[in-house]
Amino acid sequence: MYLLLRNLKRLALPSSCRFISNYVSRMRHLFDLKENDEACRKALSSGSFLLFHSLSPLMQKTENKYTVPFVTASELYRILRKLGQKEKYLEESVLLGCTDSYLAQFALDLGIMEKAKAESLLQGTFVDLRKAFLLLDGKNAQMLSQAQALLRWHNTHLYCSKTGHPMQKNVSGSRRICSSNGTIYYPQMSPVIITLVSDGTRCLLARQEAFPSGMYSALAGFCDIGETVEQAVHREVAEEVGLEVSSSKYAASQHWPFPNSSLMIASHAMVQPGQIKITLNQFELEDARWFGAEELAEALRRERMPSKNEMGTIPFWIPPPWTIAHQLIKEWTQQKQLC
Ligand SMILES: NC(=O)C1=CN([C@@H]2O[C@H](COP(=O)(O)OP(=O)(O)OC[C@H]3O[C@@H](n4cnc5c(N)ncnc54)[C@H](OP(=O)(O)O)[C@@H]3O)[C@@H](O)[C@H]2O)C=CC1
Ligand SMILES: [Mg+2]
Repeated sequence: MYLLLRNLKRLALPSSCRFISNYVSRMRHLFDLKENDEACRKALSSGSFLLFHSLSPLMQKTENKYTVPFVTASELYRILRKLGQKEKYLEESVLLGCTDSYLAQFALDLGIMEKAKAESLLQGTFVDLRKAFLLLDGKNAQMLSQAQALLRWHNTHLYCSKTGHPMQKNVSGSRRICSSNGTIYYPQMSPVIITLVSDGTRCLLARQEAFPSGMYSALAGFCDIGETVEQAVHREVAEEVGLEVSSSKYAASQHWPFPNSSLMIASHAMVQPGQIKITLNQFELEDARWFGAEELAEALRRERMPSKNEMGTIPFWIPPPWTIAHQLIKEWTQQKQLC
Protein backbone atom coordinates (compact mmCIF):
# COMPACT_ATOMS: atom_id res chain seq x y z
CA MET A 1 0.00 0.00 0.00
CA TYR A 2 2.76 2.38 1.00
CA LEU A 3 4.73 1.70 -2.20
CA LEU A 4 1.60 2.23 -4.25
CA LEU A 5 1.00 5.59 -2.59
CA ARG A 6 4.60 6.56 -3.06
CA ASN A 7 4.55 5.70 -6.78
CA LEU A 8 1.27 7.56 -7.24
CA LYS A 9 2.82 10.52 -5.51
CA ARG A 10 5.88 10.41 -7.77
CA LEU A 11 3.64 10.47 -10.82
CA ALA A 12 1.58 13.35 -9.51
CA LEU A 13 4.06 15.70 -7.82
CA PRO A 14 4.52 18.55 -7.80
CA SER A 15 2.22 20.26 -10.36
CA SER A 16 -0.87 18.11 -10.52
CA CYS A 17 -1.48 17.26 -6.86
CA ARG A 18 -4.44 19.60 -6.35
CA PHE A 19 -6.37 16.97 -4.41
CA ILE A 20 -4.05 17.32 -1.42
CA SER A 21 -2.99 20.45 0.43
CA ASN A 22 0.15 22.34 -0.51
CA TYR A 23 1.65 21.33 2.85
CA VAL A 24 1.06 17.62 2.30
CA SER A 25 2.41 17.70 -1.25
CA ARG A 26 5.49 19.64 -0.13
CA MET A 27 6.20 17.12 2.63
CA ARG A 28 5.91 14.26 0.12
CA HIS A 29 8.11 16.10 -2.34
CA LEU A 30 10.74 16.49 0.40
CA PHE A 31 10.41 12.84 1.35
CA ASP A 32 11.13 11.97 -2.28
CA LEU A 33 14.21 14.22 -2.34
CA LYS A 34 15.53 12.55 0.82
CA GLU A 35 15.06 9.06 -0.61
CA ASN A 36 16.03 9.63 -4.22
CA ASP A 37 19.60 10.84 -4.83
CA GLU A 38 19.02 11.62 -8.52
CA ALA A 39 15.93 13.75 -7.80
CA CYS A 40 17.86 15.59 -5.07
CA ARG A 41 20.87 16.16 -7.33
CA LYS A 42 18.53 17.70 -9.88
CA ALA A 43 16.91 19.87 -7.19
CA LEU A 44 20.36 21.22 -6.25
CA SER A 45 20.71 22.90 -9.64
CA SER A 46 17.51 24.93 -9.16
CA GLY A 47 17.64 25.29 -5.38
CA SER A 48 18.59 28.11 -3.05
CA PHE A 49 21.27 27.99 -0.36
CA LEU A 50 21.91 29.25 3.15
CA LEU A 51 25.66 29.66 3.44
CA PHE A 52 27.93 29.05 6.42
CA HIS A 53 31.64 29.31 7.05
CA SER A 54 32.91 26.91 9.73
CA LEU A 55 29.32 26.72 11.04
CA SER A 56 28.86 30.54 11.22
CA PRO A 57 25.93 31.68 9.05
CA LEU A 58 26.19 34.39 6.40
CA MET A 59 24.28 37.53 7.37
CA GLN A 60 23.68 40.77 5.52
CA LYS A 61 22.93 44.11 7.15
CA THR A 62 20.66 46.69 5.57
CA GLU A 63 20.30 49.85 7.68
CA ASN A 64 19.56 48.44 11.14
CA LYS A 65 18.16 45.09 10.08
CA TYR A 66 20.00 41.79 9.78
CA THR A 67 18.85 39.25 7.22
CA VAL A 68 19.90 35.73 6.30
CA PRO A 69 20.07 35.54 2.50
CA PHE A 70 19.24 32.51 0.39
CA VAL A 71 21.69 32.45 -2.54
CA THR A 72 20.47 30.96 -5.83
CA ALA A 73 22.26 27.99 -7.42
CA SER A 74 23.41 30.04 -10.42
CA GLU A 75 24.86 32.75 -8.14
CA LEU A 76 26.54 30.08 -6.04
CA TYR A 77 28.11 28.41 -9.10
CA ARG A 78 29.60 31.80 -10.02
CA ILE A 79 30.96 32.33 -6.49
CA LEU A 80 32.38 28.80 -6.21
CA ARG A 81 34.28 29.31 -9.46
CA LYS A 82 35.73 32.59 -8.14
CA LEU A 83 36.76 30.80 -4.95
CA GLY A 84 38.55 28.14 -6.99
CA GLN A 85 36.03 25.34 -6.31
CA LYS A 86 34.30 22.96 -8.69
CA GLU A 87 30.50 22.98 -9.13
CA LYS A 88 30.53 19.46 -7.66
CA TYR A 89 31.12 21.11 -4.24
CA LEU A 90 27.38 21.86 -4.24
CA GLU A 91 26.84 18.20 -3.35
CA GLU A 92 28.29 18.92 0.11
CA SER A 93 24.96 20.70 0.78
CA VAL A 94 22.25 19.41 3.09
CA LEU A 95 18.54 19.64 2.32
CA LEU A 96 16.49 21.86 4.66
CA GLY A 97 13.07 22.18 3.07
CA CYS A 98 11.30 23.67 0.08
CA THR A 99 9.30 26.76 -0.82
CA ASP A 100 5.54 26.74 -1.54
CA SER A 101 6.47 26.30 -5.21
CA TYR A 102 8.65 23.23 -4.47
CA LEU A 103 12.03 24.92 -4.92
CA ALA A 104 14.42 23.05 -2.69
CA GLN A 105 16.33 24.90 0.05
CA PHE A 106 19.75 23.73 1.16
CA ALA A 107 22.59 24.74 3.49
CA LEU A 108 26.26 24.64 2.50
CA ASP A 109 29.41 25.29 4.53
CA LEU A 110 32.19 27.12 2.69
CA GLY A 111 34.64 26.44 5.53
CA ILE A 112 37.38 25.09 3.25
CA MET A 113 37.47 28.40 1.33
CA GLU A 114 39.02 31.73 2.21
CA LYS A 115 36.57 33.47 4.56
CA ALA A 116 37.34 37.11 3.73
CA LYS A 117 37.13 36.47 -0.01
CA ALA A 118 33.81 34.64 0.35
CA GLU A 119 32.42 37.49 2.51
CA SER A 120 33.47 40.05 -0.07
CA LEU A 121 31.92 38.09 -2.99
CA LEU A 122 28.72 37.52 -1.01
CA GLN A 123 28.55 41.06 0.42
CA GLY A 124 27.91 39.80 3.91
CA THR A 125 29.56 38.57 7.10
CA PHE A 126 29.76 35.11 8.65
CA VAL A 127 28.51 35.65 12.21
CA ASP A 128 28.84 33.31 15.19
CA LEU A 129 25.45 31.59 15.56
CA ARG A 130 24.97 32.60 19.21
CA LYS A 131 25.38 36.26 18.21
CA ALA A 132 23.20 35.80 15.13
CA PHE A 133 20.43 34.37 17.33
CA LEU A 134 20.20 37.60 19.30
CA LEU A 135 19.77 39.63 16.10
CA LEU A 136 17.15 37.60 14.23
CA ASP A 137 13.44 36.88 14.19
CA GLY A 138 11.99 33.41 14.88
CA LYS A 139 11.62 32.12 11.33
CA ASN A 140 15.21 32.87 10.38
CA ALA A 141 16.54 31.59 13.70
CA GLN A 142 14.70 28.28 13.37
CA MET A 143 16.08 27.76 9.87
CA LEU A 144 19.64 28.51 10.98
CA SER A 145 19.24 26.21 13.95
CA GLN A 146 18.23 23.29 11.72
CA ALA A 147 20.90 24.09 9.12
CA GLN A 148 23.79 24.41 11.55
CA ALA A 149 22.83 21.28 13.48
CA LEU A 150 22.71 19.21 10.29
CA LEU A 151 25.98 20.61 8.93
CA ARG A 152 27.66 20.02 12.28
CA TRP A 153 26.42 16.43 12.45
CA HIS A 154 27.90 15.63 9.02
CA ASN A 155 31.12 17.41 9.91
CA THR A 156 31.57 15.30 13.06
CA HIS A 157 30.47 11.94 11.62
CA LEU A 158 33.02 11.37 8.90
CA TYR A 159 33.88 7.80 9.98
CA CYS A 160 31.83 4.75 10.94
CA SER A 161 32.06 4.16 14.70
CA LYS A 162 31.88 0.37 14.13
CA THR A 163 34.45 -0.14 11.35
CA GLY A 164 36.45 3.12 11.35
CA HIS A 165 35.94 3.39 7.58
CA PRO A 166 34.90 6.67 5.90
CA MET A 167 31.17 7.32 5.54
CA GLN A 168 29.39 8.95 2.61
CA LYS A 169 26.35 11.15 2.95
CA ASN A 170 23.36 10.64 0.68
CA VAL A 171 22.74 13.67 -1.56
CA SER A 172 20.12 15.27 0.71
CA GLY A 173 22.18 14.70 3.86
CA SER A 174 19.38 12.82 5.64
CA ARG A 175 21.81 9.97 6.47
CA ARG A 176 25.41 8.74 6.20
CA ILE A 177 26.42 5.28 5.06
CA CYS A 178 29.53 3.30 5.98
CA SER A 179 31.59 2.61 2.84
CA SER A 180 32.71 -0.75 4.24
CA ASN A 181 29.62 -2.52 5.63
CA GLY A 182 26.71 -0.24 4.63
CA THR A 183 25.66 0.66 8.20
CA ILE A 184 23.33 3.67 8.06
CA TYR A 185 23.57 6.55 10.56
CA TYR A 186 20.88 9.22 10.97
CA PRO A 187 21.33 12.74 12.39
CA GLN A 188 20.78 12.76 16.14
CA MET A 189 19.26 15.16 18.66
CA SER A 190 19.52 15.09 22.47
CA PRO A 191 16.26 15.49 24.37
CA VAL A 192 16.48 18.41 26.80
CA ILE A 193 13.86 19.58 29.28
CA ILE A 194 13.31 23.28 29.91
CA THR A 195 10.91 24.15 32.69
CA LEU A 196 9.50 27.26 34.27
CA VAL A 197 9.12 26.50 37.97
CA SER A 198 6.44 28.40 39.87
CA ASP A 199 5.37 28.53 43.52
CA GLY A 200 1.98 29.90 42.48
CA THR A 201 2.79 33.58 42.83
CA ARG A 202 6.36 33.84 41.48
CA CYS A 203 8.48 31.90 39.05
CA LEU A 204 12.09 30.87 39.06
CA LEU A 205 14.68 32.02 36.53
CA ALA A 206 18.37 31.25 36.57
CA ARG A 207 21.54 32.15 34.77
CA GLN A 208 24.64 30.17 33.81
CA GLU A 209 28.03 31.84 33.84
CA ALA A 210 28.19 31.51 30.04
CA PHE A 211 24.94 33.47 29.44
CA PRO A 212 25.24 37.05 28.11
CA SER A 213 25.49 39.50 30.98
CA GLY A 214 22.16 40.07 32.78
CA MET A 215 20.21 37.36 30.95
CA TYR A 216 18.04 34.98 33.02
CA SER A 217 16.16 31.98 31.64
CA ALA A 218 14.15 28.92 32.67
CA LEU A 219 15.92 25.85 34.10
CA ALA A 220 17.14 23.36 31.49
CA GLY A 221 18.99 20.07 31.37
CA PHE A 222 19.66 16.99 29.28
CA CYS A 223 17.45 13.94 29.77
CA ASP A 224 19.32 10.91 31.10
CA ILE A 225 19.04 7.56 29.33
CA GLY A 226 15.94 5.71 30.54
CA GLU A 227 14.17 8.77 31.98
CA THR A 228 10.74 10.08 31.06
CA VAL A 229 10.38 13.82 30.41
CA GLU A 230 8.55 14.18 33.75
CA GLN A 231 11.37 12.40 35.62
CA ALA A 232 13.96 14.62 33.93
CA VAL A 233 12.05 17.75 35.03
CA HIS A 234 11.85 16.41 38.59
CA ARG A 235 15.57 15.54 38.70
CA GLU A 236 16.92 18.68 37.00
CA VAL A 237 14.99 21.02 39.31
CA ALA A 238 16.25 19.07 42.35
CA GLU A 239 19.83 19.04 41.02
CA GLU A 240 20.05 22.67 39.99
CA VAL A 241 18.07 24.58 42.66
CA GLY A 242 17.32 21.98 45.37
CA LEU A 243 13.53 22.11 45.03
CA GLU A 244 11.01 19.31 44.58
CA VAL A 245 8.48 19.58 41.78
CA SER A 246 4.93 18.45 42.62
CA SER A 247 3.49 18.59 39.09
CA SER A 248 4.50 19.55 35.55
CA LYS A 249 2.57 20.21 32.37
CA TYR A 250 3.88 20.02 28.79
CA ALA A 251 3.85 23.37 26.95
CA ALA A 252 5.71 23.16 23.61
CA SER A 253 8.99 22.13 21.98
CA GLN A 254 11.74 23.72 19.93
CA HIS A 255 14.90 22.61 18.19
CA TRP A 256 18.02 24.18 19.70
CA PRO A 257 21.43 23.84 18.00
CA PHE A 258 23.64 24.26 21.12
CA PRO A 259 25.88 22.61 22.15
CA ASN A 260 25.15 20.14 19.32
CA SER A 261 21.53 19.51 18.49
CA SER A 262 18.85 19.42 21.18
CA LEU A 263 15.11 18.97 21.18
CA MET A 264 13.98 21.34 23.91
CA ILE A 265 10.83 19.98 25.57
CA ALA A 266 9.20 22.78 27.54
CA SER A 267 6.92 22.57 30.54
CA HIS A 268 5.43 24.55 33.41
CA ALA A 269 6.20 23.06 36.82
CA MET A 270 4.90 23.67 40.35
CA VAL A 271 6.95 23.15 43.50
CA GLN A 272 5.74 21.38 46.63
CA PRO A 273 3.86 23.84 48.87
CA GLY A 274 6.20 25.74 51.17
CA GLN A 275 9.36 24.58 49.36
CA ILE A 276 10.74 27.82 48.09
CA LYS A 277 14.27 28.05 49.49
CA ILE A 278 16.72 27.86 46.60
CA THR A 279 19.97 25.96 47.15
CA LEU A 280 22.06 26.68 44.11
CA ASN A 281 24.16 24.06 42.33
CA GLN A 282 27.19 26.20 41.68
CA PHE A 283 28.69 23.76 39.17
CA GLU A 284 25.74 24.44 36.87
CA LEU A 285 24.40 27.89 37.72
CA GLU A 286 25.70 31.32 38.63
CA ASP A 287 22.41 32.56 40.11
CA ALA A 288 18.73 31.62 40.48
CA ARG A 289 15.95 33.83 41.80
CA TRP A 290 12.20 34.06 42.20
CA PHE A 291 10.63 36.74 39.98
CA GLY A 292 7.21 38.35 40.36
CA ALA A 293 4.70 38.76 37.52
CA GLU A 294 5.12 42.59 37.44
CA GLU A 295 8.86 42.47 36.77
CA LEU A 296 8.41 39.69 34.18
CA ALA A 297 5.72 41.71 32.39
CA GLU A 298 8.22 44.57 32.19
CA ALA A 299 10.95 42.25 30.85
CA LEU A 300 8.50 40.95 28.21
CA ARG A 301 7.77 44.51 27.08
CA ARG A 302 11.47 45.01 26.25
CA GLU A 303 11.41 43.75 22.67
CA ARG A 304 15.13 43.33 22.12
CA MET A 305 18.28 42.52 24.04
CA PRO A 306 19.72 45.59 25.79
CA SER A 307 22.61 47.44 24.15
CA LYS A 308 25.98 47.53 25.97
CA ASN A 309 25.11 50.98 27.40
CA GLU A 310 21.72 49.82 28.66
CA MET A 311 23.07 46.64 30.33
CA GLY A 312 23.87 48.29 33.67
CA THR A 313 20.56 50.16 33.83
CA ILE A 314 18.28 47.12 33.35
CA PRO A 315 17.92 44.71 36.30
CA PHE A 316 17.72 41.62 34.08
CA TRP A 317 16.52 40.54 30.65
CA ILE A 318 15.11 37.35 29.17
CA PRO A 319 15.83 35.37 25.95
CA PRO A 320 14.45 36.73 22.63
CA PRO A 321 10.71 36.41 21.81
CA TRP A 322 11.04 33.41 19.51
CA THR A 323 12.79 31.22 22.13
CA ILE A 324 10.85 28.63 24.04
CA ALA A 325 12.06 30.09 27.35
CA HIS A 326 10.47 33.42 26.38
CA GLN A 327 7.25 31.63 25.44
CA LEU A 328 7.07 29.91 28.86
CA ILE A 329 7.61 33.22 30.67
CA LYS A 330 4.98 34.90 28.49
CA GLU A 331 2.41 32.15 29.10
CA TRP A 332 2.98 32.28 32.84
CA THR A 333 2.72 36.09 32.96
CA GLN A 334 -0.38 36.06 30.76
CA GLN A 335 -1.99 33.65 33.21
CA LYS A 336 -1.42 36.32 35.84
CA GLN A 337 -3.07 38.72 33.35
CA LEU A 338 -0.21 41.17 33.36
CA CYS A 339 0.62 41.31 29.66
N1 LIG B 1 16.65 28.42 25.38
C1 LIG B 1 17.09 28.70 26.60
O1 LIG B 1 16.69 29.68 27.21
C2 LIG B 1 18.05 27.81 27.24
C3 LIG B 1 18.58 26.75 26.56
N2 LIG B 1 19.47 25.91 27.15
C4 LIG B 1 19.95 24.75 26.39
O2 LIG B 1 19.53 23.58 27.10
C5 LIG B 1 20.48 22.56 26.93
C6 LIG B 1 20.87 21.96 28.26
O3 LIG B 1 21.19 22.96 29.18
P1 LIG B 1 22.25 22.78 30.33
O4 LIG B 1 21.72 23.56 31.47
O5 LIG B 1 23.59 23.15 29.81
O6 LIG B 1 22.22 21.21 30.63
P2 LIG B 1 22.47 20.42 32.01
O7 LIG B 1 21.80 21.12 33.13
O8 LIG B 1 22.11 18.99 31.75
O9 LIG B 1 24.00 20.56 32.31
C7 LIG B 1 24.96 20.44 31.31
C8 LIG B 1 25.92 19.38 31.74
O10 LIG B 1 25.46 18.13 31.36
C9 LIG B 1 26.47 17.40 30.66
N3 LIG B 1 25.77 16.66 29.60
C10 LIG B 1 25.03 15.56 29.78
N4 LIG B 1 24.51 15.11 28.64
C11 LIG B 1 24.91 15.95 27.68
C12 LIG B 1 24.69 16.01 26.28
N5 LIG B 1 23.92 15.11 25.62
N6 LIG B 1 25.24 17.02 25.59
C13 LIG B 1 26.00 17.93 26.23
N7 LIG B 1 26.23 17.93 27.56
C14 LIG B 1 25.71 16.94 28.29
C15 LIG B 1 27.50 18.44 30.27
O11 LIG B 1 28.77 18.02 30.65
P3 LIG B 1 30.14 18.62 30.05
O12 LIG B 1 29.79 19.84 29.20
O13 LIG B 1 30.93 18.97 31.27
O14 LIG B 1 30.73 17.53 29.25
C16 LIG B 1 27.23 19.66 31.10
O15 LIG B 1 28.12 19.83 32.17
C17 LIG B 1 21.62 23.17 26.14
O16 LIG B 1 21.40 22.80 24.79
C18 LIG B 1 21.45 24.65 26.31
O17 LIG B 1 21.97 25.34 25.21
C19 LIG B 1 19.83 26.08 28.44
C20 LIG B 1 19.32 27.13 29.17
C21 LIG B 1 18.41 28.09 28.62
MG1 LIG C 1 21.06 23.11 33.35
